[in-house]
Amino acid sequence: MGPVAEGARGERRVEGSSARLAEGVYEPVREGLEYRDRSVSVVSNLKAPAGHVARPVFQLRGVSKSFARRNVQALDKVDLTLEQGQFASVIGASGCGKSTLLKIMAGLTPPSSGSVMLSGKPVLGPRRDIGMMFQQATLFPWRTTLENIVLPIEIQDGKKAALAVHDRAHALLDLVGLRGFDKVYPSELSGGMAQRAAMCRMLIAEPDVLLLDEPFSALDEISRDFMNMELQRICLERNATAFLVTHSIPEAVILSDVVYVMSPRPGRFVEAVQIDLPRPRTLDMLSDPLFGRYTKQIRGRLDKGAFI
Ligand SMILES: Nc1ncnc2c1ncn2[C@@H]1O[C@H](COP(=O)(O)OP(=O)(O)OP(=O)(O)O)[C@@H](O)[C@H]1O
Repeated sequence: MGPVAEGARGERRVEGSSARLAEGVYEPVREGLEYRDRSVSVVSNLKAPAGHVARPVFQLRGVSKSFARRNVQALDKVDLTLEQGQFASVIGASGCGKSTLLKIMAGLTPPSSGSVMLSGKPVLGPRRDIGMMFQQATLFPWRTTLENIVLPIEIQDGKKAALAVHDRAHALLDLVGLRGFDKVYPSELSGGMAQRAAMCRMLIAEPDVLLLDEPFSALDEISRDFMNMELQRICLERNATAFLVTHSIPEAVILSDVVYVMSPRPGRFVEAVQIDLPRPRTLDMLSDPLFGRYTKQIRGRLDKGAFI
């Protein structure tokens, strides 16, 4: 374990190694860069930038989920705080409950117990300030790219409202490099282009929080790297808060401010690894020794079965 320093407000600061923090709740204790939790080991040697004020936007407390029909407990008392502009990832074995957690955060499925709050209000169903993206683009084949992008607005507010956001949709198409593809049907798009269109659809309602369930895992490595860098750029530009489910340790590390390691089912967080790499991240960082250290540490935790 690395040296433990006493912070200005008396909190423990763990330098450069893993350590169990004191009993407490999952709250930012020092400008959002360190956390206390009953069960999570935190690795952090981050210093809060001057003037940085933590603003928690997403808060989960004691979230558990059981599927009674199959007698499966998917999640066990998950606590999570996401700050405005923070990018967090969750990584864990197949079936440990990552997608279930994301669906609960999105209001698509209710927790069996615990609370989910976004911007001070409980998440009780799908919300406009939450955008989601999945592994498959799931564009409707009979609608053009543009018509797919404005669909969430059309469903919520009608055709007139959808027409009113066409300019915004064109700006998003520009943003993701799809200018000129507005009238094209999904069958004419490559997998990467379809995911870029799905990204526009996620962004059309200008959500504050992006929930991402392996959005680029079906893409080849080059497209995936490119899309991840695009995702980072969009998040930084909009100061969006993002939560990513992934099976890729390098992807989690290159994108995230913090990577949560989840235990096998029932899923709970067993480690939160703060990623102290500067932003914007670049693909060159994949060969940075610090990057290698983080991936090794996360892999080691997963190899242990992510049990505590
Ligand atoms: N609607 C459901 N009804 C019953 N069981 C479910 C349901 N959804 C998920 N489960 C179960 O909950 C557990 C967690 O599933 P989940 O999809 O969240 O895992 P995951 O970590 O996302 O897996 P993967 O990495 O393979 O995508 C699994 O055992 C799964 O079978």
